[in-house]
Amino acid sequence: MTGDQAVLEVRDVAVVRQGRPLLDEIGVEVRAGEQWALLGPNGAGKSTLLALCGARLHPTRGTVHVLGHRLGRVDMRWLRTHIGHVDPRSRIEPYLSVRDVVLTGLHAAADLPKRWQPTDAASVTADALVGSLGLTARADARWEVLSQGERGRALIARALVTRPDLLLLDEPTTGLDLAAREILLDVLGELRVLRPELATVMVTHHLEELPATTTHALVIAGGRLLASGPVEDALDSDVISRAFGHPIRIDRVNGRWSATSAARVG
Ligand SMILES: Nc1ncnc2c1ncn2[C@@H]1O[C@H](COP(=O)(O)OP(=O)(O)OP(=O)(O)O)[C@@H](O)[C@H]1O
Repeated sequence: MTGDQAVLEVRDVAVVRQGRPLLDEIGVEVRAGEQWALLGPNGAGKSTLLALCGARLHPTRGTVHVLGHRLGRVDMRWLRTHIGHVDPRSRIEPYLSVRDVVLTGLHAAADLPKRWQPTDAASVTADALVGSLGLTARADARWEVLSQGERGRALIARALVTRPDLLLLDEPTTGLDLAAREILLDVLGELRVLRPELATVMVTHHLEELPATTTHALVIAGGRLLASGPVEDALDSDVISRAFGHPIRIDRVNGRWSATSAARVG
């Protein structure tokens, strides 16, 4: 990938299944250092779009370039090794320590290969990430005893261990209580300092879950684009009301968003 190339370039994309478009006429360009939010109601097509971005799916029509490589003309498995993916539903072997969970990111697997030993450089990277994610005191704790919040942070460290240029987050705050959610959002904000060139795309249904550092947003509903661009331009009450099919008022205080129903009761 060259310096001025987009990290992600989706052009006029459709994904069709059983004759039905799950996505249609979707376009977006994500550049290094941008933090995107991908918003929309249930069934909008967010996971389908994220699968395209993560080189896990080909478009039916249109073109997708990920890290400068066009899907369909590149080894998808190789490309995926350059993309970090945080999915709270990832399967992880319960007996692995936090440090080993992070190292599984090098193999994109639920477990470490038998008799495999990390290089010194890999160990140093994993320990540094464990520290950056605030998990040093839990580095030897087993996955099965971690809290949901600790798991969320371990999964981010795991996704970063290959030093990807693109990080995809699929509803990373799922199942977290308020404090754990806020800690995770702080961590995502700190990525701007830790890895300033890293581009991120985070799927969520909830505006409250957008880190204050979010730079851009893309809103879809029914597989179609409703808004896309810098977050201040893309998000407003009208767009969110149309996306979710309900009158909603959105507000922003200290960089964080909130949403409330604007429907009259009674
Ligand atoms: N392989 C498939 N074949 C047919 N339909 C599919 C397939 N995958 C997804 N769909 C449908 O496509 C639509 C979009 O699904 P997708 O999972 O991308 O939405 P989403 O925005 O991520 O939803 P949610 O917020 O509920 O996770 C849904 O109606 C879903 O049922």
